[in-house]
Amino acid sequence: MALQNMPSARSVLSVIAPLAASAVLLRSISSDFVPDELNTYVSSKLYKIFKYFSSEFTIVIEEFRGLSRNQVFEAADIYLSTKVTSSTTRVKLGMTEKEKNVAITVDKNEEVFDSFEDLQVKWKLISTEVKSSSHGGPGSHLRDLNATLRSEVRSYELSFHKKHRAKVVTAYLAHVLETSKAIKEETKAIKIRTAEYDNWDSEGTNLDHPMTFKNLALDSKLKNEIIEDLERFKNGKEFYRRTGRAWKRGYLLYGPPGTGKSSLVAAMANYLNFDIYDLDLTEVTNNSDLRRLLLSLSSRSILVIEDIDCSIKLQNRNSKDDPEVTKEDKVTLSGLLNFIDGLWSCCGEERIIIFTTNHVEKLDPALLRPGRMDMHILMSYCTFSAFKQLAFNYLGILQHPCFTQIEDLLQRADLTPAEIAGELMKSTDPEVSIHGLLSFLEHKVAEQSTTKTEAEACSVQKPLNGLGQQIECQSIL
Ligand SMILES: Nc1ncnc2c1ncn2[C@@H]1O[C@H](COP(=O)(O)OP(=O)(O)OP(=O)(O)O)[C@@H](O)[C@H]1O
Ligand SMILES: [Mg+2]
Repeated sequence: MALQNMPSARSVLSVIAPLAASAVLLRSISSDFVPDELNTYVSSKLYKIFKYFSSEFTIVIEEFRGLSRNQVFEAADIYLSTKVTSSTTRVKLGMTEKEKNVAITVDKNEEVFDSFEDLQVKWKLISTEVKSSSHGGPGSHLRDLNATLRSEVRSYELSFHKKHRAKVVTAYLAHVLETSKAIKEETKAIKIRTAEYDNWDSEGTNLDHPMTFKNLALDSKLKNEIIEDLERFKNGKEFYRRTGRAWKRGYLLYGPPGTGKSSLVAAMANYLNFDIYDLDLTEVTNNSDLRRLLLSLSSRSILVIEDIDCSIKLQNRNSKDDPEVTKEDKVTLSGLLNFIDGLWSCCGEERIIIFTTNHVEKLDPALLRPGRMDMHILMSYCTFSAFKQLAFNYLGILQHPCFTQIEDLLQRADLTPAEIAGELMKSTDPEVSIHGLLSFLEHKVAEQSTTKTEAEACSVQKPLNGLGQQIECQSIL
């Protein structure tokens, strides 16, 4: 509109002042005497006139676009929950099955202020009651449908100085979307999914596993190394992009049953807040199903293949004389390696893959080759350091006069954290529990030293594999 055609501020004010006064009057008597339609019409006209002279600009973000939920509204809802301050007088509180914490959201008509760089903005949640009888006008069929589904129509009003229009639309709203996504990831309940034929079960089950790095009994040096590695991975987006590497990390967890391999997987998932995809290779028919499953993994997830040594008879891809290698009717090692090295490297991001095994010596060397799995973690028998963690978890004690004796016995017997935990659980009284554990350890030391002597008499020397773990004793009897 040309400037010279605009009315002067004085002349407009002289018109709108009485109008505003009548609007106030109208509002005060409207509920009884003035039809709603007229009331709304006058208010909106006045609002437009005031807005014309205001430096304020407002963006309206409605909750729904047609029948789908507006993602920007959803993002604002989450984002604003972090902006509730002492000046806020009313909030809403709730929790769904998908969340692990109570969520706070802004209540209607509550103003929430935010700043971003040099921007100052104001948010307000507007809620209008829907009358199911509303007809006519463009999109009325949708409104009617919405009305039958909801009793109110909600929208956020985002107001700021109009000179910042471009910055709000680009930078600020991007910041809101990004922050809300991060909050959502942080607060979502972790899901565990299993494969059904060539598809992941879409609903998943809430993991709710209480294992964390705080209560995992593991040598503290190793535990810190794992945590640091996960931290580097989590914050490594820029590093992986700069170096041209896929943003993924592979861990091989090996050790006897009951040493905490599955517990470590749960602790990792809880630490990163990643969903777990638990893949049983025996359930996968062939390489193309495997590929489909692996390509449909979501980002920020952990793929776990337990007992990789015995879950499938994986064929070595270099094995020339085995015709199974090239056949597409089964899952092969090459199919899996193609994913780790090839396709997986370029699809999706922030992925972790974990193999677990009780028998690392049975694994194909192709899986153990340096660079394939980034970290090989030995989950060993219970050390004294791990025992102290278990004693704290189960009995709440940090010290006991019998600890020195227990330390000595643990060095002489191979006992898993699961076995120690089982003993500690027998009584809640630390005295009873610790003394029960002592007799159990003494018994095990005696039992194992007898077995050891017998085994030494009948076995060949135990060879060491590349990872320094002893290969099982092969009896020659
Ligand atoms: N390192 C540990 N720290 C704390 N608890 C442990 C640890 N290891 C084992 N446990 C206890 O023993 C139980 C079994 O452990 P877990 O399933 O993690 O062992 P695993 O190594 O995965 O065994 P498997 O090889 O049979 O799968 C756990 O539920 C936990 O209660
Ligand atoms: Mg396990």
